[in-house]
Amino acid sequence: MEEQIIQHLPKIELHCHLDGSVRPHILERLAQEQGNPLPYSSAELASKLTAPEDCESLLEYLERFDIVLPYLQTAEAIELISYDLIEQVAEENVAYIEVRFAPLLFAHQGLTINQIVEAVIAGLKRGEEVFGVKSNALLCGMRHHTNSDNKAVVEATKNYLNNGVVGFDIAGDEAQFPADLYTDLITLAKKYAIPLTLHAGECGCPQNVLTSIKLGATRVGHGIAIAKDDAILAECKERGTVIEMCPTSNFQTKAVTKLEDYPFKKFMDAGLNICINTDNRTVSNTTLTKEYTKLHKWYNIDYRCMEQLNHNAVNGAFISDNEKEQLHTLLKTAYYDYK
Ligand SMILES: O=c1[nH]cnc2c1ncn2[C@@H]1O[C@H](CO)[C@@H](O)[C@H]1O
Ligand SMILES: [Zn+2]
Repeated sequence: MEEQIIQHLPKIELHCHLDGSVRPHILERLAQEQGNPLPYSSAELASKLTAPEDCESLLEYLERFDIVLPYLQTAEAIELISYDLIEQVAEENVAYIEVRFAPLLFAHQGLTINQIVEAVIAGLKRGEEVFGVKSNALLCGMRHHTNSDNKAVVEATKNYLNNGVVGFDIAGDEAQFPADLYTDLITLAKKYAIPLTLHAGECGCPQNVLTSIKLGATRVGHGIAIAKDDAILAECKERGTVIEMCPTSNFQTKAVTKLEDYPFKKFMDAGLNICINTDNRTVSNTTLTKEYTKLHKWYNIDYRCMEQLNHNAVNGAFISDNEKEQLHTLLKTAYYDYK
């Protein structure tokens, strides 16, 4: 199967970080406009923004975000990277994407959460007008932030719910900050009927997945550690939890180290609702096309399987039944004869 054909298949993405998907040339443009030169040449920049293959941990992977964040502190910059992300995904025929970001990481120079959220929504909307890709935003609390800061993000999610924002996530270093530290925060989000997708099971601990789904997450980011615990895997299956797998990222962060340990097949065979995502297009140097191409090489998955993975993503999306129906129909009618 050709990568070019995979590129043309309609796709849905539920797990993509805005700040991890800033293209190097866009960052250079921001640096120039803001009069704040980057410490790297154009030739060096892409590799500095990408996590290395021999990255040791999620924590090391997350260090890549330090380069880009200083340039994302104005509404104009935030609007531009949001628009540019839609341009990127349009190139590979993504029909719907949920874009996540932590507003407080863009608030270091005085922007309010509302200004930040509105800048993202404006960029996504402009992207939809130009490229026709539908999208919504997810707001992330950060594990290392204070409870009151994270509460402010939950409140913002509530205020913008179904007006450009459709859910809440908690991101950051899972190894140091397990899920049960956030029980009150997640309970508050549940009280507001906010849909939840939480990073969990990325750092080897299946218990974080169990805690997250028991607190009300209908989706989990990564979830790789479920492979180690049959009871928790069964619980996810029973609940129909959507597992947002991000293959390239999962190897970089050392969620897995060997291909034979990657649980894609195991999760498929167990009937889990898995879907495929990039996590971070720049930091992981990837696209959905590359992720599906990898899965095709590793497991020989065919177009029908890819279509199913995209239907799973639609089922997990935080959108109305009517919108889901339209996306299911799009996927079904886009049958692509690749033989
Ligand atoms: O795979 C991941 N696991 C946990 N946190 C992540 C991952 N990728 C990105 N972020 C974190 O989420 C923040 C908001 O977008 C990013 O700044 C990064 O710190
Ligand atoms: Zn992520």
